[in-house]
Amino acid sequence: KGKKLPPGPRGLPILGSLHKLGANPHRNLHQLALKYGPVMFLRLGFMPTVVVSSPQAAELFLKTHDLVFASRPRYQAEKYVSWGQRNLAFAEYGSYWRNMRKLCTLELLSQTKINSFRSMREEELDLLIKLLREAANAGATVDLSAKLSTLSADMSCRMVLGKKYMDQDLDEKGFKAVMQEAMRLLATPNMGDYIPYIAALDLQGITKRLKANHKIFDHFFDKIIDEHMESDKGEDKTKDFVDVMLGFYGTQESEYRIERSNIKAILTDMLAGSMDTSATAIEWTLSELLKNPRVMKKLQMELESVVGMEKKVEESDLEKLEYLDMVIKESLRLHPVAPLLIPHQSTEDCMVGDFFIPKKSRLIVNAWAIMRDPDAWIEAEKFWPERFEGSNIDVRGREFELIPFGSGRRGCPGIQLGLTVIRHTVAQLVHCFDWKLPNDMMPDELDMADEFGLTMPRANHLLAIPTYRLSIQRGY
Ligand code: HEM
Repeated sequence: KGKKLPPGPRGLPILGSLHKLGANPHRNLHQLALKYGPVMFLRLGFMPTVVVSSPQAAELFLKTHDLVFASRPRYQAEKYVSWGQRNLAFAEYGSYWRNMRKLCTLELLSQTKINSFRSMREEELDLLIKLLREAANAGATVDLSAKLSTLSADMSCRMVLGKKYMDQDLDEKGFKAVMQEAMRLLATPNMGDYIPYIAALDLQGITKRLKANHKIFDHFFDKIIDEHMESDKGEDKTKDFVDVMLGFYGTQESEYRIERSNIKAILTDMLAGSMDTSATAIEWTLSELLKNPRVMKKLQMELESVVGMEKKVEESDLEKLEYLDMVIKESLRLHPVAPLLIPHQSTEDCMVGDFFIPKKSRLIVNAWAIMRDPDAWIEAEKFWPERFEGSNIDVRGREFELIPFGSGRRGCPGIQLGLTVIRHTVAQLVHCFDWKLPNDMMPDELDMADEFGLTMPRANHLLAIPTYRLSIQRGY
């Protein structure tokens, strides 16, 4: 009594407001927020849910009350994708999550560790440039979306597992198909998560398919772990993530013993965290550059003056490329890889401003809506990197109008790695090639439809024709 919930739609019996979410939940929730406000309360099935849609509201939940909202809701899928909540991304807030987060931040995603994979990343990027040069010589159209997805998968596999995995390497369906199936299953809303009474019936067959997918991965990771245990570790070999995690095998990380299942769960986090995210961000940045030739030209001029036409871009050049930084910020603003972040959950009853938020409420932060909020951004829908000129706003979650990596305790721990890969790949592709759209398509005709999922890539692949533009004679 006297405790006021935030405003929101009443919803139907049992379903609540689930029926209001279609193929584009970020847009559906934004529409509802326009009616009910930036802090909105609704039921999704039986799950009490708060949806936050303005920078000020995001700050209240992700900074002022961060500790209360730092947990994650339970999912039917967790038994299979996170070996029973042993990963980081879905773990409940508590000492296990804290220990694993510390381990990942210090041992896997530190600046030193990221730097140790620099030459590997350069090798993979060089392979892509070589392929694109061949296409340029032949005047061929390139499926950039597909190429970027392969680049990102290859970089991730080498960093996490120690080598690239080809299609025949995981089950007869192939590595990418099995991985994509896992991502698709995770992205499909499972009614059992919202209406627990029907979970056991598995009406959509999702749990059954997850189980089958899990079996393949479990076997695959066992094989990789065995191979790593048997292999001879030369002192000068760069340790991949399996090597690092095996260093903790059987040890007590504070009160937790690191077993195979913990290692498999963390490896899954690292693969899922690094594969599609960077590829999606690069795909969108290149799309915006193709749509905005003025910005493309200005970025090429920056590269020409900082790097020069006789050299390819090195990772060490990146910090000097200020316009590149603005271009990528602007692209992440308009096309967040994770438009609703990952849902959080509250651990206790809490008053946020005047509103009462009950314990175990889900928190959805609509980063997509926040980063297009017309009260926070001038001409919010326009791709205009110059808006960041002379501003301190960065993407690390300190300013709540720009939160593509989230913010606070649950903010992305892979931000440095993600940004390095995005910056270097965009810079190299734009420095080495001029790009045009196929079939004499004009820049403003390029469609920018997105497809909501675990990440939010383009709905249609980005196709473009490269022309080589550097004056390096050999190598590139
Ligand atoms: C373009 C690149 C990336 C973007 C845009 C991105 C974005 C995000 C977002 C929005 C979240 C959720 C934050 C929240 O719930 O509040 C997240 C969490 C996470 N990300 Fe990333 N990410 C990227 C790259 C990476 C990379 C390279 C890795 C690791 C190799 C990674 C690993 C993770 C993990 C483990 C979590 C869960 C953290 C936790 O629950 O404590 N991400 N990321």
